[in-house]
Amino acid sequence: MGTVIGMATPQPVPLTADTIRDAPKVLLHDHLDGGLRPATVVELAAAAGYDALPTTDPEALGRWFRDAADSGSLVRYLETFAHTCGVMQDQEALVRVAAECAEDLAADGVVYAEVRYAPELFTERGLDLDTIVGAVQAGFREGERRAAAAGRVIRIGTLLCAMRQNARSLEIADLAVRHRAEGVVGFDIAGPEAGFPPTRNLDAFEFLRQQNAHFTIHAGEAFGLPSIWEAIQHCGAERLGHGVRIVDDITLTPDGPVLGPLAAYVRDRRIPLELCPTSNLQTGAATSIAEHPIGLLTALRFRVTVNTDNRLMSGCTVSSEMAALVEAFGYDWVDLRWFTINAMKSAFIDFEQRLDIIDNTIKPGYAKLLGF
Ligand SMILES: O=c1[nH]cnc2c1ncn2[C@H]1C[C@H](O)[C@@H](CO)O1
Ligand SMILES: [Zn+2]
Repeated sequence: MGTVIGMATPQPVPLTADTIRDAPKVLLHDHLDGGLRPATVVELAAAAGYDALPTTDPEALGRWFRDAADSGSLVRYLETFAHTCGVMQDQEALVRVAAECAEDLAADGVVYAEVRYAPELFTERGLDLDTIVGAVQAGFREGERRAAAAGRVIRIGTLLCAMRQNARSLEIADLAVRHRAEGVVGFDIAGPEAGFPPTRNLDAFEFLRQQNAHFTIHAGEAFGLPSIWEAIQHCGAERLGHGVRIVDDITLTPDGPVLGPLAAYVRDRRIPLELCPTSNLQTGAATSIAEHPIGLLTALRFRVTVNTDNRLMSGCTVSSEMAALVEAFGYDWVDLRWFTINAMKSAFIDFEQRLDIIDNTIKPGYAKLLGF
């Protein structure tokens, strides 16, 4: 009898800030005007003569954004965007901010991202909506090229937001459809949720459906189940921006969690939740990472994805969000791969392209980390 040679036991790579950063990740919910580098805000303000910044020291400014956004209210959180939008009013600024966004996400190990912004917020100095979209797309392409030259391949899809309070959603939906061929992959509504239900924008959502276009809706962040229900059942949202308050429809009983009809529908239909844990702590939607509903929603196998929302205001990255979840819930590479594949499956690009990234980038990347 020959000697039986045992199979080596796989040795997973340890989970550290560095290894999590280098793991392939997918980001579906990130605001362009919430992700500027503080130094870029300072330089763009000087160039444009914008003199309302609270400080011109980049480090202090970064701290100011995090503190000011840490108010416990979405409405006050949103006030900080006056300064980022204030310096994004010309084409050069938009190209630069978009290019740096792609570079920063690539440096964080993000291989596919959908980045969103509201074009209507960049018209203060006379830019028209089409010029704004053209500049941002040029910036993303430039950032992808620079990232590739630095050895990091990333692809960025764009989502256009309409602001709930401005009632321009049909116009912005039309803009999104017209720029589809250039990489605008979907639409969203953002801004204050309470008092501005998704159904105010029904004409935009009907138009998008007729155009076979994709959209997500910010819902279930600062307002609860009625907002989620409208977004899905009246408007036809494919994904939920946050959606965290779907837990209001889950009852914890001695026999385990019981799902109400809306929570069951969201889980059964595999409707993706674009969860943003740190952002929720700042707006008061959750009290700590350890108590964040992402733990329960993951355990119940909702289609959970992990997102940044606003990297500047929350002082976070996708990898820092994942590291915080690893720390709070003891997640391992299998969990991080699950979040990543959930996100890639839920992206608004073609099925074949999603499959390509899953099969050729995500799965081999995590196989290595798992020690296979
Ligand atoms: O988490 C959010 N909820 C609602 N609106 C938001 C959130 N984060 C950013 N926004 C707003 C502020 C930005 O100016 C706008 C477009 O990116 O979207
Ligand atoms: Zn958001």
